[in-house]
Amino acid sequence: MKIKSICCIGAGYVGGPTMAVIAQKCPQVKVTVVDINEARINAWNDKDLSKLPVYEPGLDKVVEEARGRNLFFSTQVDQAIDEADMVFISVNTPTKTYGKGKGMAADLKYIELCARQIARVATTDKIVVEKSTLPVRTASAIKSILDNTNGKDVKFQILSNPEFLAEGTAVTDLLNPDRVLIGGDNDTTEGKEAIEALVSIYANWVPKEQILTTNVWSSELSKLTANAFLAQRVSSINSLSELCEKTEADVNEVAKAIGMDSRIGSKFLKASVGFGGSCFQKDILNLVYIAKTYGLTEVADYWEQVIIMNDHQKRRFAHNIISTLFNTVSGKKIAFLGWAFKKDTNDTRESAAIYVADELLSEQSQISVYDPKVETEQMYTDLDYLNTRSSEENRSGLSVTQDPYETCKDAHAIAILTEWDEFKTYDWQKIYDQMQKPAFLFDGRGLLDIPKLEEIGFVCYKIGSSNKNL
Ligand SMILES: NC(=O)C1=CN([C@@H]2O[C@H](COP(=O)(O)OP(=O)(O)OC[C@H]3O[C@@H](n4cnc5c(N)ncnc54)[C@H](O)[C@@H]3O)[C@@H](O)[C@H]2O)C=CC1
Ligand SMILES: O=C(O)[C@H]1O[C@H](OP(=O)(O)OP(=O)(O)OC[C@H]2O[C@@H](n3ccc(=O)[nH]c3=O)[C@H](O)[C@@H]2O)[C@H](O)[C@@H](O)[C@@H]1O
Repeated sequence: MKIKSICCIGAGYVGGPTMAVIAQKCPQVKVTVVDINEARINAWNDKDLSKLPVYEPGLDKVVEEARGRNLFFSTQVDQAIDEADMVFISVNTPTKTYGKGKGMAADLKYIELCARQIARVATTDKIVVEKSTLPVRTASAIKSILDNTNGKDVKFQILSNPEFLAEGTAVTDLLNPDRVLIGGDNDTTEGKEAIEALVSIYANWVPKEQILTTNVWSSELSKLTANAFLAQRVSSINSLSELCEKTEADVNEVAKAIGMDSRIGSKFLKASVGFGGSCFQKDILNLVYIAKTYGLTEVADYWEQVIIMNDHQKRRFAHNIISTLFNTVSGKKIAFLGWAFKKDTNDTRESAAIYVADELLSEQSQISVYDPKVETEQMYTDLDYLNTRSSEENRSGLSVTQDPYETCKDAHAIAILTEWDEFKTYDWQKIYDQMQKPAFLFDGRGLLDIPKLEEIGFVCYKIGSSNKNL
């Protein structure tokens, strides 16, 4: 079956970039990305490519090439579904904030609404592709909704095709994926044809040996497992960072030494103030919940520790600032360099900066933030969401500037919360001269040249180092 038109429901961090790359690489396929969020669709259609709703290096060039040619962004969801041979579901699957599984299970209400909308609208056979990260065996629920509510004798095939892109590197990850994973029903002719149809899309630019096909359940579970393993590495090296600080070992040296073992590998061993992002915590909590629903307590407890360690790492970073500043930050100005959950993205979901700021605001500090890409309002939204204090208190305790030197002026301490490359290029002598003394610097990302800063006169704390002079 040759795919002529694709619809993607969900124009977010995944739907947007993924479909833009598919459209760029498959000019013969019409790709329509739809969303109920009109503002988001308008931003995707903005002539000014710097206004795209998702900031990703290189995305503007991809959108510029395909948009209007065979890539379209629209709010006409029904029409796009009806015209498509293949419908990707790429809507958000947040952690439930109510009812059974609250705080752990994935909230599938958006997924179900999509499935019902596809069933209601479809008049021709469809291949439905799960791009969203879903609990293992969700495909059977989607299939039963589609088959039992369509009523127009339309045939549906369900495929799992989880996305592994990381934010900040989405375009390179999509153009050169380690693997494309497709889960489908290999036991029927229709199932095989559906798998082949999706393989042929990716085969336009991905070498066939990197397109892996498997059964649906293994594909759904592999996505959760991949994020669990990645986050586990971060929490593992972060747990060792605390031991390094006590034993005068250096976590970067340890990471380098173990990373040269090809069985361990060198990636994802960078100690930090803690992992953020919309998915690590969400997907691990979901994995824990699934294990619990099967009564697998040891499995659930094993993976839950990754989250417990991450929360500990964020908390101890904040408490270390307080204890180093003579056990009080009340009325003291603390400069935050960085708010995004990682560099090269404007995404702040679950960013460590939010939790560190929350702890310091509770100690009545005055925080001033500079981030190259995150909007001021987003920072207040992030803090208000925690519901620790009133939005007025958040706004009076935290200010935002567009100038890093302004942020650091008269500060008692600077905290590096995101590893933006530009931070390394600043005139740190100038920053030091304008700070309160002693001038403290807490590098939560192992980003800066600590010996050089100490020469200038900074009193430095670096994650995972002995920090003898503190
Ligand atoms: N953000 C990331 O880096 C990655 C996310 N994922 C997964 O992809 C999925 C989507 O994640 P994001 O793109 O980050 O979410 P997002 O929140 O940025 O985008 C989801 C979009 O879906 C739209 N939407 C929700 N229900 C809808 C409906 N019924 N009809 C039309 N539009 C609807 C929302 O308005 C929103 O714009 C999640 O399951 C996530 O776990 C997977 C890999 C990477
Ligand atoms: O499902 C998803 O949403 C995605 O989640 C992650 O991608 P992402 O969260 O965008 O970014 P990562 O590069 O994984 O970083 C996640 C967090 O871990 C932190 N991190 C990462 C690596 C490291 O060595 N140390 C470390 O602290 C980052 O600063 C960031 O806060 C996975 O890397 C993607 O494969 C996956 O598709």
